[in-house]
Amino acid sequence: MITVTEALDAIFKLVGPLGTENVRLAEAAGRVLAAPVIATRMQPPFAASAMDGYALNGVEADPEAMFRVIGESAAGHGFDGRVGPGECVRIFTGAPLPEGTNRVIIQEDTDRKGNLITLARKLDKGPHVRPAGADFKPGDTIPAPRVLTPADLALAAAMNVPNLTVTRKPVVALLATGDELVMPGEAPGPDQIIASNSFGLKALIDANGGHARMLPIARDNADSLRTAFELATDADLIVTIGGASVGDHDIVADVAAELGMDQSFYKVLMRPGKPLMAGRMGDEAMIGLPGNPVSSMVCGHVFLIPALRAMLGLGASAAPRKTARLAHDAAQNGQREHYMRARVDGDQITIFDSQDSALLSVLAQANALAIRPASDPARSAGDEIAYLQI
Ligand SMILES: Nc1nc2c(c(=O)[nH]1)N[C@H]1C(S)=C(S)[C@@H](COP(=O)(O)OP(=O)(O)OC[C@H]3O[C@@H](n4cnc5c(N)ncnc54)[C@H](O)[C@@H]3O)O[C@H]1N2
Ligand code: MOO
Repeated sequence: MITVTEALDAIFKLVGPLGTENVRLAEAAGRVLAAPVIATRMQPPFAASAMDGYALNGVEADPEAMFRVIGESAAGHGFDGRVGPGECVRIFTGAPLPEGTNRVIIQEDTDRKGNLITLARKLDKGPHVRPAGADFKPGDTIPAPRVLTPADLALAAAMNVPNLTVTRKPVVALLATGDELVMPGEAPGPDQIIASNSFGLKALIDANGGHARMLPIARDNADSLRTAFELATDADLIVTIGGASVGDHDIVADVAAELGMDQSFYKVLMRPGKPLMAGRMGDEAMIGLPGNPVSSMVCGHVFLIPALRAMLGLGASAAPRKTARLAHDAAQNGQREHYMRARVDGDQITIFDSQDSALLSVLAQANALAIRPASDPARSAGDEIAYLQI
């Protein structure tokens, strides 16, 4: 059996950055920027007022000095003339500073009578002016690759770039297998359960930049599985769920091999998730997840999300690990790296007692997967251990 690191490296050999497409700003949130955004203008394009008040020449701004108001500069409607000694212009936030001015006195510090203002006895330092290009200049960039945040999109809009080049979303075909499965909302027979894994995995994939497509459930026979695989040929990645172990009905590996799957590995030294497999099927990468609900989700965090990030051009790296202090003693670990459902509060981590890989209710209470390395000795309360945030 290979280690988690070796398995992840093998998966990185199966996937690589996808092509790009252009999307409008309004559709770009959360997408991965593939080419830098380059500003085509300066912001602000002129020295602009940061306050509502009066624009004047700062050297004249003595306490209680008087000025004649000769016009107005509003956002979108500047003042055309020049401001001379003893003169000022009524100005509003965002408006261009008129020629001859370099300071704005906030209106609270003025007393206006007709066309005359008198400055207050105490004035703040000001100058309440945003210099031209203070935010960005032509040629300034938003670097790629990066996951586009709301702030990035506001900045790209201000830069007057209406379309962005992003990495195509990886299409992931989710193929659940098993005679026991029916879809949520259907009436299960006495020996049946509800297919749950595809829903958790779809959420995980979609939240991490992919587009998950759920295929019809394949039954535990070769014909049904073959038909389902054929529906997945347009995907970048096929993810099967279940049928991966050694039972008589676990036929995913056999059918995939018959369809030409070139297997990279089968079985990983981890818990849960041991019967994981991966390989290449034609143009597509294929990852076979174990059926136990928690095993499939743990493999989603440990392998699928990093694979998606690699396809999105965000680099080939393992899920980031954090550390916290154990809130209790923990027994020594076995020979497989163990990903244990846990709860992190502040800098403390509490590992749940029940770790059966069928228990989704325990996964739903967890916000972390505590990682116990293979053969890790017993640990004491207060020891630092690694975890994945989930
Ligand atoms: N003799 C051995 N038996 C098992 C071994 C082993 O090494 N030797 N490994 C165990 C481990 S570890 C795992 S994990 C499971 C993996 O089994 P499969 O990948 O073949 O999965 P299934 O048998 O199809 O299903 C297991 C379990 O999960 C339920 N399941 C499957 N798909 C779904 C789904 N989409 N939604 C909800 N639940 C699902 C299924 O009903 C089973 O209860 O094998 C162990 N056995
Ligand atoms: O490895 Mo299985 O995934 O322990 O439950």
